[in-house]
Amino acid sequence: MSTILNVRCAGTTITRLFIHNEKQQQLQKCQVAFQSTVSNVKVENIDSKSADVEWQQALPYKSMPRLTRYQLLRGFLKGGEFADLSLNDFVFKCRERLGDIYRLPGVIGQPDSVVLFNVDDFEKVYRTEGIWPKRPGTDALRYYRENRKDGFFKETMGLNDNDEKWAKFRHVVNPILMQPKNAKLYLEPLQKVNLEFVERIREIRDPHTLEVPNNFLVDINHLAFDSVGVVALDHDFGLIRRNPDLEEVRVLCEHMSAFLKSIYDLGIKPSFYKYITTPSYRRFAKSMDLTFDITNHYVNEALARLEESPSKDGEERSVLEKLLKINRKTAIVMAMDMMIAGVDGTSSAITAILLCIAKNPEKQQKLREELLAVLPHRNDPFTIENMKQLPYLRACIKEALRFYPLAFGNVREIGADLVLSGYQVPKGTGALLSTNMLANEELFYPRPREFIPERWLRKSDTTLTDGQRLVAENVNKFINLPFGFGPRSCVGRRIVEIEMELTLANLVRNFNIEYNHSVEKPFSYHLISTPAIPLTFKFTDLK
Ligand code: HEM
Repeated sequence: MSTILNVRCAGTTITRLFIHNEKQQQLQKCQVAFQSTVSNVKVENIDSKSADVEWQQALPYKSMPRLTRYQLLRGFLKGGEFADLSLNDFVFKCRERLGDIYRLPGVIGQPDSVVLFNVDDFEKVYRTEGIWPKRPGTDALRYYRENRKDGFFKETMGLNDNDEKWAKFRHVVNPILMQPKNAKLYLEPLQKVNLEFVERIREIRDPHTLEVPNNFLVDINHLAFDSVGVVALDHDFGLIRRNPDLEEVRVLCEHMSAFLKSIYDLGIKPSFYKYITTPSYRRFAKSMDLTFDITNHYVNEALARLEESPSKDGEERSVLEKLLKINRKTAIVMAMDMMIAGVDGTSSAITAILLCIAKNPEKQQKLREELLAVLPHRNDPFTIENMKQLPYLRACIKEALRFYPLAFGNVREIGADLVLSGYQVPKGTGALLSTNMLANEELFYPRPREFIPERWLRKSDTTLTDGQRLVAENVNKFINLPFGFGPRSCVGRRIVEIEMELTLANLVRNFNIEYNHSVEKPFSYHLISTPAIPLTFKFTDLK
């Protein structure tokens, strides 16, 4: 017998929990726990025989096209066919061979995974992910935190936890990081960082060609680091102009990326690290030790500063101060997670946006006109209110993230027994959802290799008719999810959206931006995209 729970908030169904062969008692437990973490939510119970019938009629899991354990292990060994492939290339290579759904067998104690390229399957997985969605792949960080000798993470592993512990932590940090009203806490510091970036460009560009040097990516990385740092650590590192060579930060930058790298190397590829300490795990643990020491140091510094001069009106002045009000450990763990999860992605996203805007001068001009209409003078300050009046700015960013997706998609542990593309897939199986890659397919977004921000405008913001908006009828919200989906989606989304909007808006209102070089293969992909060409943009001052 299967059961479907409809979770409704303010009269709208926000998620459907489909539970196959679960005891009623467990359902009730889950219902109570969920209602205790989210207010104003009702859980409806709908018994469904049709789900049972679908399951009975589906093909057995074992008959799904797959790689064998041997093929997988051999393929990733040195010289093997997958050894040097990025995650993107690996899943696409297997798709060509095996089709739109296939199995990757679990090796070395890992559960099986299925790789999905079918939109209906994405929807089913997300709709049934449950109230505590699990994102596999980050086991190495959990393992590191569980095994730290000082037991620092004993009480909480932050958002790297799972189940109820994750939900509790997320419930506490969500209002601070996600509520639009808190954006005022970081708008000003982020704008300060962005103005420094504009000045930096003026300083480093060649006076004759007006192009910035080959290694401009370093400056974009500094912008990303300063932006996340000013929010997460309440500290203006000044990497962009004042302290570009800060040794401690250089080390931190180098090591922070290890977390994202570990998701593929230790989370998806076969690895023995839980049985013997492999060299890649040793490198990862060293990076996490360093990241821990440095972040811990800066949070303590912020704490001392705040104790020395508490705000007079009792209102917290920063995200970190709000987190510290909860407790010190929450603040440190969250700050650390923001740094390791946020900096690299922000840097690649800004690069993607700049390449798109530089290669599409008409769209750039249209954006400039929108900015001038709302902020007529170049130094008019951005406010939360006037930023709401810039739909074309947001559409440019959304289209750039579709055009150059940061990651192939997302991962989930399947929350219930499900029928996917006609196959039975048991609960607990890992799923790789290629949501973002499909956003580059003609079937869903006509003229996919053209940068057309107009796709994303509401009818009221565009003169284009439905037919011209270049979003196919069969597209649904489960394709193109740069920030993931549901309760486990990106907790830094609000912060990074403001950061990307400020960066693009400041650059477009100060400069004409060009990129007069080839943009063939501008990114390499490991787990997420990394710029792989010299970013010699030309920045010409506007009159
Ligand atoms: C353009 C830049 C960024 C992109 C595209 C991005 C994307 C994502 C995605 C796809 C996820 C997984 C969501 C899911 O499983 O449904 C995620 C999770 C997360 N992101 Fe971001 N992110 C970005 C920037 C940031 C920043 C700046 C921060 C911190 C300030 C951040 C912090 C996090 C954290 C902590 C999680 C884990 C959330 C959880 O498991 O509850 N991200 N992000």
